[in-house]
Amino acid sequence: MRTNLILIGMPGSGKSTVGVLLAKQAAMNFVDTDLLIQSAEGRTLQDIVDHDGYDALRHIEERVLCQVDEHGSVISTGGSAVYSEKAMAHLKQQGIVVFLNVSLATVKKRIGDYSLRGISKRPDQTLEELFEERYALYNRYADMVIDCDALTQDQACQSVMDQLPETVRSPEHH
Ligand SMILES: Nc1ncnc2c1ncn2[C@@H]1O[C@H](COP(=O)(O)OP(=O)(O)O)[C@@H](O)[C@H]1O
Ligand SMILES: O=C(O)C1=C[C@@H](OP(=O)(O)O)[C@@H](O)[C@H](O)C1
Ligand SMILES: [Mg+2]
Repeated sequence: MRTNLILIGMPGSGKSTVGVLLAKQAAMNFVDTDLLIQSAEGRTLQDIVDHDGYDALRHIEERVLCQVDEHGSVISTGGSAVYSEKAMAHLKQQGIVVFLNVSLATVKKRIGDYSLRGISKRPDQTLEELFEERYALYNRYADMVIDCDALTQDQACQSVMDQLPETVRSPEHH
């Protein structure tokens, strides 16, 4: 049964903050896979990227995502989760995937200096190129797309709530 709600999208799209609001409102648990990675590794994401590179983070992320075994939880992923087909197939079995869609301008506004945010980006890639590549991947895995550019966090939360399928909304299924 797909009882979880899995949030995907660019860094700054609101996965972590809107995820908490959703969990509160829907009486679900909350898991942020970035925090699972950090506790599995005993170091920050920024540390992983700085010392081992963007590719190491993607491998660790794939391993951690494939170990997720949740029921009735909001699961906020990191922006790079969609690089693993295996991890996304695993997550999709467990829940409804919601793409929080924001424009590149909004990403830039919200994340500030991305070099300080541990983004898993090839060094030769511009943020524009990364955005294009990711946009296709987020759409590929999404069961639901929420356009968040003009929404506050509360409105984004409400918009997801309004469109949630019964399997996720009904606590008796969890
Ligand atoms: N709808 C929104 N409107 C304004 N600011 C937002 C919105 N959603 C998120 N933010 C802000 O953007 C930043 C990144 O949000 P976060 O939830 O950490 O995104 P993600 O987990 O997708 O990277 C935070 O400072 C957050 O408060
Ligand atoms: O998009 C990315 O490459 C990343 C996004 C981060 O999570 P958020 O999307 O929650 O910021 C985190 O997983 C890591 O620093 C890599
Ligand atoms: Mg986050």
